[in-house]
Amino acid sequence: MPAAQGTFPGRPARPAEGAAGRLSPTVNFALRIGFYCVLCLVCSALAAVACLLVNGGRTVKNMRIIRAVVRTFKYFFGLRFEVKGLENFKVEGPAIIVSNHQSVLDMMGLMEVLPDNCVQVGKKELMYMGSVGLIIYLGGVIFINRKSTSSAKMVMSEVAKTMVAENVKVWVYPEGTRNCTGDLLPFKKGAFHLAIQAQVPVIPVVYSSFTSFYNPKTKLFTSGKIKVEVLPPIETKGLTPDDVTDLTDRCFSTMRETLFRLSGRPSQAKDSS
Ligand SMILES: CCCCCCCCCCCCCCCC(=O)SCCNC(=O)CCNC(=O)[C@H](O)C(C)(C)COP(=O)(O)OP(=O)(O)OC[C@H]1O[C@@H](n2cnc3c(N)ncnc32)[C@H](O)[C@@H]1OP(=O)(O)O
Ligand SMILES: CCCCCCCC/C=C\CCCCCCCC(=O)OC[C@@H](O)COP(=O)(O)O
Repeated sequence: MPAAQGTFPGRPARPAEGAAGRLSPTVNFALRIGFYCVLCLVCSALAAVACLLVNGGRTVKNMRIIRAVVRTFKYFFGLRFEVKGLENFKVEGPAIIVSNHQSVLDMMGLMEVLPDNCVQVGKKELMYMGSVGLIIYLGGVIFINRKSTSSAKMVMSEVAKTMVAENVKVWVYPEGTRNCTGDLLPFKKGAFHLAIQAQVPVIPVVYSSFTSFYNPKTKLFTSGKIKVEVLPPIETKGLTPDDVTDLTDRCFSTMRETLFRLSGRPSQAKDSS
């Protein structure tokens, strides 16, 4: 399906434009997001059957099936990914991967680079999204209750043990919520506690800002290019809980600098927000 383009304020619809060309940005946005949700729901139901038939239940191996399906979604929305640094995922053994989180569309960027044997940490509410909840469950996503620090901490410390025992990488969105402002929110510390508890490296992944083609506030959603950079692993061997804040700050600065560079944002803007 070609990427539907809205008619934006200030530009009259041309006679050659079809019905999609005359749609207001709001309708265009709603249609495209609606289509994305339907695509996720339908593909999740089909992928769930495939996961059950091939792997028999909840396992990280299902992520290969989910990844293969989601990687086709970009063509429906005219999105292109330019990926650098994939070799940085080739660390021996488990690792914590941290990345910026802008939108529900991030699932496409996630699957574009997702290494094998990698599960994500997600909010528990995702489980109740029908077939999408089912596929996320089958893929082995670790569910946390963000409203209860103590229960989230308990889940994370269990993960610290199992990820090492089972040689699994864990993908965390350290902002803890979606943020499509072109900047980073302050990082939560769970991912960094986890990395230090498990004594595994942190691998930052940065996606360029979506704001040039996607903005829910202004109802913008067109085709676009997303630059992705997998940064070199940051070692945590020998670090203790006292080092969590330093590690968090270090990852935050590196990722923010990379985000601005990839998004073509002038460096003097770094300090302004
Ligand atoms: C086929 C079609 C498919 C369709 C499609 C499929 C897609 C298939 C992929 C799905 C993919 C899903 C993707 C989901 C994406 C999200 O759901 S993002 C939202 C959920 N994820 C997160 O929230 C992760 C990030 N959050 C954290 O890490 C947070 O720290 C926690 C663990 C939730 C705790 O929350 P908090 O209490 O608000 O956070 P924070 O202020 O950091 O911590 C409070 C205190 O506890 C301490 N603390 C935190 N964690 C710990 C810890 N582990 N140990 C000890 N102390 C700790 C902190 O140090 C802090 O203490 P101080 O240092 O201030 O003294
Ligand atoms: C029977 C129930 C039917 C429910 C229908 C639900 C329809 C939604 C269908 C598809 C949407 C595709 C979503 C793919 C997964 C997105 C993961 C995600 O991006 O979650 C947001 C979470 O990181 C942070 O949440 P907040 O920004 O704090 O909020």
